[in-house]
Amino acid sequence: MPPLKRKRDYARIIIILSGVLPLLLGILFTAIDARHTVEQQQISAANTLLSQAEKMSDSAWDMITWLRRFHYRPCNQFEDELQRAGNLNAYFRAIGKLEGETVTCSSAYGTNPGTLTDMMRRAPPVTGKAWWSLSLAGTAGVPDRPAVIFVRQLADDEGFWAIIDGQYLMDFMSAIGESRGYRLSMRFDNGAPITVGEAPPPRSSLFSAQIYQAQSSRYPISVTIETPGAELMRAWRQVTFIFLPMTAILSILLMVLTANWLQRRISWRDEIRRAIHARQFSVHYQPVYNNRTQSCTGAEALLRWTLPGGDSIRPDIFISAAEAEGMIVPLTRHLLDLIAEDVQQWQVEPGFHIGINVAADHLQHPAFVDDMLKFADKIKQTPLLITLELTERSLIKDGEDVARKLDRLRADGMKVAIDDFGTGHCSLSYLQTFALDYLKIDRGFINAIESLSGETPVLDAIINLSHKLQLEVLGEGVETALQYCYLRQRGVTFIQGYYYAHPMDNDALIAWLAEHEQQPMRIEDSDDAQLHPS
Ligand SMILES: Nc1nc2c(ncn2[C@@H]2O[C@H](COP(=O)(O)O[C@H]3[C@@H](O)[C@H](n4cnc5c(=O)[nH]c(N)nc54)O[C@@H]3COP(=O)(O)O)[C@@H](O)[C@H]2O)c(=O)[nH]1
Repeated sequence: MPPLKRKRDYARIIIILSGVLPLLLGILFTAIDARHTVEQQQISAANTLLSQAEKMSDSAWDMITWLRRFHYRPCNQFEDELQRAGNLNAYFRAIGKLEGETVTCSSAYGTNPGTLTDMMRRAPPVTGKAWWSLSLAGTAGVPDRPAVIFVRQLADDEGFWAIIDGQYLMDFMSAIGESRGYRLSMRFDNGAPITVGEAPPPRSSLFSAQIYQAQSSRYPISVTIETPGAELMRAWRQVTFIFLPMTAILSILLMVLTANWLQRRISWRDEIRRAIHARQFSVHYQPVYNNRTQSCTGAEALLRWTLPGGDSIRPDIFISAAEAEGMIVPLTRHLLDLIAEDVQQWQVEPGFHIGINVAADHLQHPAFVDDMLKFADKIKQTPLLITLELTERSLIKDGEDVARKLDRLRADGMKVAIDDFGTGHCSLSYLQTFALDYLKIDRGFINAIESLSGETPVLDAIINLSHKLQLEVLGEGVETALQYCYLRQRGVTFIQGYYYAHPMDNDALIAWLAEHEQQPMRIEDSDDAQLHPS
């Protein structure tokens, strides 16, 4: 498959993914949100149920406290009162008295209702407690309707009991659970569950049933709420209808942004590659003046990109794009080829420097040393000396490895300079990590010069530091006689900037060198006013 087609296919996949991703995330978050909403509803329903069950328990225990007035009294003495109390309190199926296991009297069954086991239709629980409660599947009188029994046993074997009819609880549970399709179940201690609602099918939809359990903090009452998958689905659909338009807008936005980004990315890479093949790049050279020899002893190579119509793209734009899109290595290799062609015609003194900007990505590239050695080999017939200019624009991560590579190239006679010194985050750490020959002071510091006798503290500090480290120092972007004289006064050996010479193409440089290479810097009469203001 042709590389461009393959790239377009990848781009299409990335754009589709960037659109699908928010949708998938939207579905996931809304599903989580639906579960959360259903859980909140379950918590609220469970709290309401427990609170109602606790109120009923309170009534039952209050009733038992009231029954204690009949302690030590035979049943036939308070039978009428018992019946009235049982009938007037709506919750109660029956209330009564116990002696051991025997129910001695009951508001519903009279004076001889049998044993506790007969009445509960199961054995009493072994709790070891003087009071207990238990949910029952039914009682002797009403076997097919649940109930809850509350028992208080006294030390002398007598006891009192109250049975609450389960119907009240079931009605209440139905009222709460019916609209949401809940299956609700309540148990008092380890008794029979009092249940309302259909058991949800194992998996009726995308969601399985959600179960929530809660316990009363006051009584041994537990509640279980099962919400069917269909209810979760309904909650999810509700949330989705609110969020779906937002997610769809986000998807479209992300797709447009991704498409734009890819378009730019692909086009910068392709454009640079195409421009290399179409030989749209050329090199301009900016002469560097040496105060010591009072002549031009070097030039910096600066890449230029001219489009077929004659327009050009600014180096800071295409260099940044090449660095960002992983094209700086092929571009620098192309630069080296172009320089190697140009310099064959140069007539310069031995040791004339050619400064080459090297990006961090290239320094860290495994082929960097080879690339530079190949370049050195190509220009070995010329008297040129290569200076590698490291910029701080991008961070050099593997400092030690780069230091080894630079040492290797220095051993081969190349020089190393830090470009734009003081503008990045790591100027000082570069001084420590790499063996250097030159330090190029950024033009921002040179611009700060205001008068010959005045102080420019940061610039002065950089110059002093270079002297202390025995590094050769170069002032960049020198545009005025004042800046030039200030730097010369403070022992800056090399000067680069429009004041001396602009960057120029190869033909112009050859002509310029023929005329100016050996000429000392000329300070024009018009510059005197600047140097000696009245
Ligand atoms: N990795 C590479 N980077 C490169 C290469 N070619 C250029 N560049 C970097 O691009 C940035 C912009 O460069 P350019 O537009 O070429 O500007 C250079 C000079 O034209 C400019 N300059 C020189 N003298 C003056 C001056 O007196 N005043 C003034 N305002 N500008 C001046 O400065 C730029 C040189 O900067 P430097 O490299 O820091 O010495 C720039 O960062 C280039 O480095 C390349 O092939 N590879």
